[in-house]
Amino acid sequence: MHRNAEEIRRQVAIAEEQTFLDTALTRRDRVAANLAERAEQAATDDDGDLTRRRMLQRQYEEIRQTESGFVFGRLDGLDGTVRHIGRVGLRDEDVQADPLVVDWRAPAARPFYTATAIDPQGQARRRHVRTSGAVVTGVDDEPLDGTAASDLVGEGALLSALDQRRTGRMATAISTLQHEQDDIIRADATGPLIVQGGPGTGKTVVALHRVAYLLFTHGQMAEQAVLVLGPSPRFLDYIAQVLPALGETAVVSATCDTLVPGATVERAEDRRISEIKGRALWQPALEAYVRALLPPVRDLGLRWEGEAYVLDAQAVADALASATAGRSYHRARQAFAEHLHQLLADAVAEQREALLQQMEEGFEDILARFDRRAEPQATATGSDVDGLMSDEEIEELRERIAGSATIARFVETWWPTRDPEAMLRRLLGDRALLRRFAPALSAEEVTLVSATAALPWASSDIPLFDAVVDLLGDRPAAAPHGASVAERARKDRAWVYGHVVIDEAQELSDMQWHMVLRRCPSRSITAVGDIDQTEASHRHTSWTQAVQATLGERWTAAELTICYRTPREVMELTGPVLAKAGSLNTPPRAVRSTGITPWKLTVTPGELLDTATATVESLRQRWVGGTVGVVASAAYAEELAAVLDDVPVLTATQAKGLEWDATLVVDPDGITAEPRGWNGLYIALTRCTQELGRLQVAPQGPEHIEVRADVPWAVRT
Ligand SMILES: Nc1ncnc2c1ncn2[C@@H]1O[C@H](COP(=O)(O)OP(=O)(O)OP(=O)(O)O)[C@@H](O)[C@H]1O
Repeated sequence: MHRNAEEIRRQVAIAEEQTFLDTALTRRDRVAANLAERAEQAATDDDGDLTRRRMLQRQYEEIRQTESGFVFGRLDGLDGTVRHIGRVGLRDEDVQADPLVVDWRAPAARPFYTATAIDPQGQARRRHVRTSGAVVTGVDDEPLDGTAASDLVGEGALLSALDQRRTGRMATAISTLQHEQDDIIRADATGPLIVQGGPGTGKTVVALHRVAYLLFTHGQMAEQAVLVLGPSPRFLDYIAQVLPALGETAVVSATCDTLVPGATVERAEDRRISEIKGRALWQPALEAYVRALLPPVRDLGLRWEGEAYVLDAQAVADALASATAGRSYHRARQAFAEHLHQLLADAVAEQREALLQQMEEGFEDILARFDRRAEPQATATGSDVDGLMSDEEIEELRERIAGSATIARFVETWWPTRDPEAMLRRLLGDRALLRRFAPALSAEEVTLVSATAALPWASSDIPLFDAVVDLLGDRPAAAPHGASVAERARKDRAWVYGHVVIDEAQELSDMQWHMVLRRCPSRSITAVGDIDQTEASHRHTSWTQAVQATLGERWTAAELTICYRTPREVMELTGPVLAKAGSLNTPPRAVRSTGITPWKLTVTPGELLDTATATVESLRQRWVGGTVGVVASAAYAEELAAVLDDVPVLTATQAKGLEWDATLVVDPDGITAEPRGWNGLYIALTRCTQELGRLQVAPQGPEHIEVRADVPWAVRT
């Protein structure tokens, strides 16, 4: 009886939401058609405002992306008001009325993510609406009167989302964002925000939804674009559809290796050298090195129209000081050349004046000899001779000097154009220069670094190269007119972004941080990461250390504490691993339990490939419609990849940020033996959403295989 009443209530709620969704979709289609028409009109209107055109296009794209989950939530206020929450906001025909659908990023939607029984924020109930296309398939109601005992927001909807099979592509989470995530997504963006969170706590989710929130809230950011930095191309591919699905196009995604146009990583660097090259000392070293390339102060002798002129050292020093202040090498040269043109024009004018004065005096002497009665008039000098250059004439002369190829050649010889790659290679390859400009390096470190000077670029060279390019100040040609903001930003090395989001930020070296700051001088940065997953060659073990050299004390910390991905059964294994990794953090609290005990098999090296093949096949059958991933020690990764088709076989470093329904970790001991190996094992163990298997490789043979009846391949015959 009770169940029947409950079912009837549910059906009524579904019908009610279906009626609303029908109305909203009809209105959406009308708005989309109208936007398309206006955008098309604006595109053909040559005099139209470009910003407005882009805005219309963006709004249209955004509304077009809302095929699934257009409306996903509803808030019922204590005062009887009803608000529906959706992917984009939608106004009724009557623009004075309350919005038909509230955009999830709008302040009015906030209680949907943060209202609790303790702090209901004026709300009586939160409802999650599940849809499939245009059909409402279910509702989850959560009264905010204290009768629901969970600290999760919309627990039913969340757990059902988390239990979905993984497709290999990250999905949006706007309907189930949690309170602590929402706080970070909507946090102030005026300075650097660093978010620490264990594996699966939704750092990537938060980072990407924050981009969408910021672009929605701060219109000018869309004009400047947002940069999303991830750890690997595979990771960027994994997250690629999230922002477009949220309607965002003003976003450039890159890794630190692909950020600099024209520079490509072609080799792996020795870990020790990579650590040395990542140190903060290179920034001042490179600045001093490029400063030393500036021409020396001295008298400058020039020729103009057959006459010789000398600009004295003091005038040259003044011009140099004013030209170089705050400017890169090549820009300073440009500014100096302008000073030089003026100085030369003035010198020519002065010389001409002096010449005329001499001529006049000579003329007066001659006249005086003819007419002894005429006394020379001191006041008559100069004024009665037409020959002094007017301001206009001097300006015309300056322009001729500025356009002169001879003068340009002179400047080029005295202050030559420098190629950033050649300059960096020269520094890296010259021990004397290294000792002079990077005195903090030991003799051994100088030798190690200089041995790499002629090699193709490694990852740790890119930030050094970027710094030299920046200090020399070359700008690539502007992107073609009409290209999108993201396209223009991607091609322009000197682009300044409105905001930068860094995922797996714990991996960044000091020099990579500098590379980020150059692109975002406003320091509007969100960096998410897990210091316990650090594998990079730098030696930082806390966020304070990681950003000391670049951000100093001026950053805000936030934390994510709940693990959404990894089941409780797996997280329980990670305590000792974290301790071995030297972690100071509390592991995140897992919200899910799958009831599947992680299992372990021990094999000999000779058995490994066959067992791995059989195991992966079984996992694939168990997780039909989902994904399986293999994380192996570097010692076995290549061999395994050659025999395991259709499943990713990655090292712990490569698996960073990724997830699968089932993960097979091969040779965990081998992983721990790698540099920062306990951190690597922590990454490997926490990639699965459902099942974790481990294949231990024992050279002496498996004496104690754990036999499990429900895992057939674990039984040895
Ligand atoms: N609020 C949420 N609603 C639905 N799914 C969520 C939510 N938060 C996180 N998830 C899911 O949990 C999983 C882990 O999230 P995410 O990859 O963002 O974690 P992470 O902290 O970046 O992990 P790692 O440090 O391992 O890279 C993903 O599948 C993500 O979609």
